[in-house]
Amino acid sequence: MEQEKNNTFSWVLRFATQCKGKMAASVLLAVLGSVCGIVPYFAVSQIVIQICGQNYDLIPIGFWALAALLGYLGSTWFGTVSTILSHRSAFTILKNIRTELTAKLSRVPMGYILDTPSGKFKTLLVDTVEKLELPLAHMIPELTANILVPLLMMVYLFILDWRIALISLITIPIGLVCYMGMMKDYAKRYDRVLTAGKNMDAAIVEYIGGIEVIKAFNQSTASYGRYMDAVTENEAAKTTWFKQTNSFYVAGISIMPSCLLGVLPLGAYLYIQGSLETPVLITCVILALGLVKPLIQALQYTDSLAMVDSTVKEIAGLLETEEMQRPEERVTLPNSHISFRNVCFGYGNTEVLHQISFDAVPGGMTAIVGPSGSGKSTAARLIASFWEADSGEVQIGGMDVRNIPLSQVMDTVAYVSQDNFLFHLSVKENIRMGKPGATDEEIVSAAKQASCHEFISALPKGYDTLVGDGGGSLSGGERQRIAIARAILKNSPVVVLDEATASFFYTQLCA
Ligand SMILES: Nc1ncnc2c1ncn2[C@@H]1O[C@H](COP(=O)(O)OP(=O)(O)OP(=O)(O)O)[C@@H](O)[C@H]1O
Repeated sequence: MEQEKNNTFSWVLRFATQCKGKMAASVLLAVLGSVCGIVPYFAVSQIVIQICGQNYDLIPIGFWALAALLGYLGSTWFGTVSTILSHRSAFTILKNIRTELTAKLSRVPMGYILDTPSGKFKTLLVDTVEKLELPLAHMIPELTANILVPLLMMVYLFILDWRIALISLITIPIGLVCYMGMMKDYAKRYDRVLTAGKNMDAAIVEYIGGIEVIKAFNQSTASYGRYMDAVTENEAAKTTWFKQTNSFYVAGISIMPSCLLGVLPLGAYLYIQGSLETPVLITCVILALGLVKPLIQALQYTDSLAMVDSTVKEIAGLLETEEMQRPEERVTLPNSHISFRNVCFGYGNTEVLHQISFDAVPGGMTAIVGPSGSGKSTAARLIASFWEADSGEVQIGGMDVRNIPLSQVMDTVAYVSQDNFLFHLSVKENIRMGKPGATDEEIVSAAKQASCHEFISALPKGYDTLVGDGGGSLSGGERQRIAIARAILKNSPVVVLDEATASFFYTQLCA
């Protein structure tokens, strides 16, 4: 993986299995478009040569004019189809990367997700992945075309006159020096921009999440220091990056394509000396002019090339996050007895649970009572395998949870958190998440057991009422009861209820 990450494009191609054909076709069409793109220049030079030779026959002139038109149309058509194909491929690649990232999120320890500001995941999945779209969709075909056209023209220039062809290259080393100046420490500098952007996104998500508190305490945006710091750092990082990069970039795109700087004086000198004929001089000037546009366009992608590297590193960083090591094969659990055996657990270096041992027997209800911050939720989350004990054992049915596949733990334990997050779906669909495919009758029955059937029935559209983003249109107690109905519907042998005032878990034997 590390090696693949170093080769950015081979890493990206891992996600292009379904669209490799489209990508290849896109590059091929871009090449054809490039070939067509030089036809008008060639045709115009032929017309000029003919006219300079005082041959005014309209048939060859008409032929070259038609060739120029067809070349232009062909270049546009091939270019357009190539871009359509590359866009489709880019969308598929982006979809595949996002699918793999979300699949990865479901495999990494829940603790890792809880410990990471949600804004960071949002930025990575939405914005960071999206940054690949432009380079993938445009860079591959357009860069191919914009490099190939000047190359083909250069070959033609060499055929016409090698001296003019050589002098037309004079600006390239100067342009390259500018480019190297721009790329010096680029990754480090661009990393600052990326980090500042991610921190700002995380702070914005947190600010929006906490806006109720900010309003309740009549605070202004400026009082929320983290947000202001993140926004200020984002501005500073971007300004610094722009200052350090822009002058080199502007110099590069101004100097490198200025082939006429060499072609005109040398061409004029050779013409005066009599070693260059008028038609060749005019053709060389036309071709040198034609070199400018594609070179400028190609240079505009240098920025994107460096950006792709940073973006890929960031995405690969999440994809390489260590997963919980659990067996794949399901095991046979004799019962749903929960046992803590001398469990120690800490967040970082701060130990929260010290040598905890207790049993929660099947068919019974076990309550954990303790002061706030004593570790009740932590114990509840260890049962659901959000984290693993640092020492000692958390057992289900007498077996250390580390030896039980994560999916089996998820099936065995229904965990209702303190947050009781509901999706922006109907009440019915939120409950159905406990058991995809559950009938409406099963949903109503679970709701009745969780004592929420009555208030749901009183909602404007009953079970079909949308609950609002995060369940915001319901009270905290209502959200909690819907979450409990979801857990009841799941019908897991172990139900863990992590409630704000008293965490308790309840186990029952499967029938
Ligand atoms: N993700 C985390 N990272 C670091 N420390 C944490 C994390 N979650 C909880 N803690 C700390 O661990 C300790 C135990 O937290 P826990 O939520 O388990 O307590 P609790 O008994 O459930 O509290 P409450 O009754 O208030 O919900 C607290 O000091 C808390 O600050």
